[in-house]
This record gives sequence, C-alpha cells and structure tokens, in this order.
Amino acid sequence: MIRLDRVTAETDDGTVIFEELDLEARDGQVVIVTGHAGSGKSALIDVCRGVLVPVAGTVKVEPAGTCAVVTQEYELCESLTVAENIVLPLIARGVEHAQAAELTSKALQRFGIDAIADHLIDEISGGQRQRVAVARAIADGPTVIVADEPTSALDAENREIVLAELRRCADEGASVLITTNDTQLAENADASYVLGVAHV
Ligand SMILES: Nc1ncnc2c1ncn2[C@@H]1O[C@H](COP(=O)(O)OP(=O)(O)OP(=O)(O)O)[C@@H](O)[C@H]1O
Repeated sequence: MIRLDRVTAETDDGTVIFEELDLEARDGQVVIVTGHAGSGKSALIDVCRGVLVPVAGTVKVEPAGTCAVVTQEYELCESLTVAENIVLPLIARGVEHAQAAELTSKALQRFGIDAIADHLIDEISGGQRQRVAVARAIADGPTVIVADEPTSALDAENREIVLAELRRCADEGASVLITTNDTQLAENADASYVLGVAHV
C-alpha cells in the first residue's frame, strides 16, 4: 500500500513541485498518474521510493522498505548480460541461487526477452532495455511497485506485455503506481490522478 496525505514536494531551490497531494494505491490496485512534462511525475516516484523527502505531509509505504522501482534511466548494469541484470539483484536480496535462476528464467519468458538473455546491455535496443528494467523490478513478485513511464520506449505489443505483467502483480496483491504521458493508460486503471490540475 502506498498512501500520501497532503504531501508537498519542492525542488532543491525551494520551488513547489506539487502541493498537498493526496494519493492512494491500495493492495491489488494499479494506479496511474499522468500530467504534462514537468508536472512532477518523477518527483512523485522519488517521494514514494524515499529519495525525495517532502517538505510537508506524510508518506506511507507498506510493507516498509519493499518498494520495487523502475526509473526512467533504467539503471541497468552495462557490463552484465540481460539475465545477470535480473538474477544478481535477486541473489543480493537473499533469494537462494536456484530459485533466483528460476525466477529469472520466468521473467525473461514473460517479457519476451529470453532470446537476448546472454546479450550485454549495450547490445540491445532501448525498448529491450526498458523491458529488462521492468522484468528485473518485478521478478520476485514485490508487494509495492513504482514505475516511472515504464512503457515510454515500447511499441504497442510490448506495451501490452509490460502493462499485463504489472497488472498481474496487482492481481497477486501488489500495489502498483505507474506514471505515464499516455492518458489512455488511465482507462484500465483502478484509480488515476492528474498532476498539475485537480485530481480525479
Ligand atoms: N528527486 C528530486 N529532487 C528535487 N527535485 C526534483 C526531483 N525530481 C524531480 N524534481 C524536480 O521536479 C520538477 C518536475 O520534474 P519531474 O521530472 O518530476 O517532472 P515529470 O512530470 O516527470 O516530467 P517528464 O514528463 O518530462 O518526465 C523539476 O523542476 C525537477 O527538477
């Protein structure tokens, strides 16, 4: 569960990014946040993942410390293969080796990236990188997921795959918060918010 109560965030120089924002993503929900460029979607992701501390209001993420994140930069390790980028974080989080390998294999298949499992990150396309980033984030079924424009580099078919996988996480009980420039995504969400204008 993610809940923001009257949260105000500011830039480093004190400019208000958003003010008194109330937002909730309950367990089992996919919540979409749209808004024009610069409206604060990435800042909202940073608030949820705890790297931008609000100047007012409260942020609750439960269970604490479990937030899986997809950033716009992907933050993949260029010197590792696609499969290694998924399996190593699992092992680092304490997943036993055989299970980590199995989770990785399933994630590669679900995201249609098994054929490039042994490719280095700089050998694959932007859209493939984005799918690796989402696959890595959700490989072990996290309970809270925040994803910053996770379909921005994808064609229609892969966009559907990524959204279906995020929805599957919610069906399994996760709370999923997605920012996007694509207002159509809001149609299939359990709730949607628009930054920069009154909330719906
Ligand atoms: N972690 C952060 N710390 C401080 N300021 C931030 C942080 N993240 C974003 N901002 C600031 O918030 C403002 C809104 O930018 P942000 O990237 O959140 O908008 P956005 O809606 O995601 O835009 P886009 O659609 O172009 O990605 C900018 O002034 C930016 O510098």
